[in-house]
Amino acid sequence: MARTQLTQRPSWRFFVTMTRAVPGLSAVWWALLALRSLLPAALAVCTGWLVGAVAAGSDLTTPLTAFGILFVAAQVAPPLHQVIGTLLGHRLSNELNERLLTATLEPDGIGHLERGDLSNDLTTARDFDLGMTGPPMFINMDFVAGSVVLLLAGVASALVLFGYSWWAPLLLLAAWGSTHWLLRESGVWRDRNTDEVKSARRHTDYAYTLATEPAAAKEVRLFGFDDWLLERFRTNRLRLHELQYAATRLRERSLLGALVIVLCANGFLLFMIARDAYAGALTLQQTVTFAGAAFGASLIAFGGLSWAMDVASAPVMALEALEPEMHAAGSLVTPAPRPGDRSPPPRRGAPEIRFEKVTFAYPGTDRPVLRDFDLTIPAGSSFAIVGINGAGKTTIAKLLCRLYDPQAGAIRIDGVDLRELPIAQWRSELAAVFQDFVRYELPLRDNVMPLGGEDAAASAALAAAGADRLAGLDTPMAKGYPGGIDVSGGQWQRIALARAIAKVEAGADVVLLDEPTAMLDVRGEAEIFSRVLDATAHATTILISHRFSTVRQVDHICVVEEGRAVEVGSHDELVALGGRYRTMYDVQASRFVELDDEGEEVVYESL
Ligand SMILES: Nc1ncnc2c1ncn2[C@@H]1O[C@H](COP(=O)(O)OP(=O)(O)OP(=O)(O)O)[C@@H](O)[C@H]1O
Repeated sequence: MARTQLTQRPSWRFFVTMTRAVPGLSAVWWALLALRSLLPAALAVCTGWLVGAVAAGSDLTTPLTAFGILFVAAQVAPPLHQVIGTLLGHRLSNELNERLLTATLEPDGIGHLERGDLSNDLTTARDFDLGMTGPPMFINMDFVAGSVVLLLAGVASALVLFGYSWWAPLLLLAAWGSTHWLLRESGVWRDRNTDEVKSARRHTDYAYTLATEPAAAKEVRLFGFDDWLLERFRTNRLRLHELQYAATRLRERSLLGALVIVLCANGFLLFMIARDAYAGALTLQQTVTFAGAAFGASLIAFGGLSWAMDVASAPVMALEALEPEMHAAGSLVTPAPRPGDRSPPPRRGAPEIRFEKVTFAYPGTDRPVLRDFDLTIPAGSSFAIVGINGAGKTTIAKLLCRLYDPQAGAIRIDGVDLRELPIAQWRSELAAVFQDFVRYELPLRDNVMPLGGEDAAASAALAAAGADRLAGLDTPMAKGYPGGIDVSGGQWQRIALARAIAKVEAGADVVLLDEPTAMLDVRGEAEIFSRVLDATAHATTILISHRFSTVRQVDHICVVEEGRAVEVGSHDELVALGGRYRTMYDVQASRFVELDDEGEEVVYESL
């Protein structure tokens, strides 16, 4: 029981993680730590030896040499230890960062990145090296080393006193140990994870990020958020300081109690040593050695160990809590094969996609977004899904990408349950443009073909998306890089479309487009979408859109309402039906006016 608790303690977990992660460097670090810890006790013994030799008039060569060696070691070991600790800190940070990346990237699903209860540990494990809540790891290694050395050096000095009597080391260990324990209460911010602290930290970080990131710069100025942000940052930061101060300020009572205990213990021991020296029971050498050892034992006093260990072990503990939780929350369950099951045959060509009584609620919620959702998307067709905001359209796309699995029902690809298809293979067959597609800070070529490919293919995909004259393929797509540029929202959307088209050309036969033209101008939109349809003609294409000028171009349309498919048919069929689709279409199809390149009004009668 006691053993289990010890091995679960943050300091234990920290040292085990460090030693496992960087064994060679850790061994050198531990060796130097042991050397530094023994030095004060060794110096006390050596000083006694030297003084004894002087008093006895004997040859001083050996004790002086020993003293010299210890002296040099005492000068050299700390800076060397600091250098090794810095290297070790950097390597350990890398290791922890890599473990976090693995924990976030390893699960096939994305549920683990949306769990609110994991966000606190995630922040600790991700941001520990930024210096917001304590020194970065490479600096903290020096605090850890220093405070462990003090503690062990004190213990080693106390052990020298066994040469005097059995009770002396025990007395000093108990006295300084209790001081350590009493004062520890003042130095460590134990309740740093209360709701109030978490909330103040989150508000502080949010205000800080909002004020310093370009994305929010326009709105912050337009809505006059600047003073509000500053105030919010100041107030919450101040609250954090107050909470930290209250938790870690020196406790007068503890201090007084500690002083009384160590004064009594040391006074008694030194009195006994002096008495024995007068009585001739101790030689001069012994007296000097034991008095030196008694002073050395004082190193056990507070020394900041708890604080240093608390900061150093926080990311390790957060990571160890996260790893299993993220794995469980993000993993997708592939059903165990039943007896007689054969692995699905390799698929070829654009598939039929069928949703069969699919019911799905997001993890941590009990409201199903899709309820007994049935839909068949014919092989090689173009298919649009429409519906009001929040109807569940993007959720259908996420399920199709297998970012989540439904709680009931199944999605069948050419009749095979999606959960039975090898996930990497399925995703390689899918080309998608999401509503919140990523703008990679990479050259244009990598934005179109992140996994590489022929320049000609990238250029052809850009041309198909109407983005061939944007920039050279080598141009970095972010202003922060030499020669880098940024482009408009609509131009970015064309690049994202080019990425999907390039994947189709490379063999993907399912295309998923979630609001792919929302940022394009009206004429650009219609033109680009028909080009995309041409480029993806052999694939099963699923379009999610609120733009009926785009939607009407596809073969089949489904209206989703409250998680169910309420109307399915072609544009003409649904208009003739006069139901939900017709209503939405009519609202959008009323006349609207746009200015052309010369500033002339162009009136559109219908979409
Ligand atoms: N990660 C999530 N966790 C919990 N609920 C979510 C999550 N994502 C979406 N929802 C909820 O699921 C419902 C459907 O969302 P979804 O994004 O599928 O709608 P949508 O039809 O695509 O809407 P829009 O037209 O606005 O894009 C909404 O009520 C939304 O609040």
